[in-house]
Amino acid sequence: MPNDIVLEAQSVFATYNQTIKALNGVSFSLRRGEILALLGSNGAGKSTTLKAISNLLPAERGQVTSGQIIFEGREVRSSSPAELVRAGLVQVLEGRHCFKSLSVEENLVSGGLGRSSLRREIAEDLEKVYLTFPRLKEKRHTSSGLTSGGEQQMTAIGRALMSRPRLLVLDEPSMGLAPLIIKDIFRSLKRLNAEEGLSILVAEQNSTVALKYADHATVIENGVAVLSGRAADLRQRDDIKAFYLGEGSTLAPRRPAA
Ligand SMILES: Nc1ncnc2c1ncn2[C@@H]1O[C@H](COP(=O)(O)OP(=O)(O)OP(=O)(O)O)[C@@H](O)[C@H]1O
Repeated sequence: MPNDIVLEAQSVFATYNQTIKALNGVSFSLRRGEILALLGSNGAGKSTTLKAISNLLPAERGQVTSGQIIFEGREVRSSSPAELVRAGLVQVLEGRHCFKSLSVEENLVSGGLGRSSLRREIAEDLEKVYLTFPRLKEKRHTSSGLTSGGEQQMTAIGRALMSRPRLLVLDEPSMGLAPLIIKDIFRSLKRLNAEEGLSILVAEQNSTVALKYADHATVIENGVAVLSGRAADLRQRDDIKAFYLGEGSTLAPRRPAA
């Protein structure tokens, strides 16, 4: 695997309950320091792909049946989800999971505990999260359950940042949020990417926003990657627009945009 590739999925097949085929040969690669968007409609296989990457499928009676997923040279199936987090592969699951009865700050701190018990390091990391999401500093003593959906999403991302990821994986961060909040979140992610070189993999149904901030994108349909290319090129493709506006039906596999 070339040195600048952080994550590579090679023809990944996966099933649930040994019968339901969810992935039928997903391939893509993510270069160090880039943002890659995984696009696809409901049920296309985006979440399954992300769970496979963090070795979370067995917890849902799912399994990768063939293919490989390599993160920084290691096959992810040979590590537990917790080991992958310690290795720098950190995922924010769909649905912004926060501990609702804990304060925003307690939620954030919980993300750093597996990595460091040094108060100074945790305090430094907290300040960085607050720089990224200033709203969270204002709400730091509020119970997460009493914050808005956008603030909960920021808390979930902030908690992931507390474990100092090298690859941040996000499942539908825009889900259920207002356009301005979505913009705010994606801008913050883009800044982290540009200033700290953080590699980001983001699954999204909202292709407009994802293609605006991503460098590259891969479209998944029925568990197969049908198209990959530069986000700037895919933004121009009429069939992508038609597909996501619900005017088209399927995307014919075509050669990647130049
Ligand atoms: N835990 C599960 N058990 C059984 N089948 C599942 C499970 N999770 C997903 N599936 C099935 O796997 C396929 C891919 O689903 P997946 O959730 O990966 O799609 P998705 O692109 O993330 O869609 P969404 O945006 O709706 O989450 C679908 O047919 C779905 O019904």
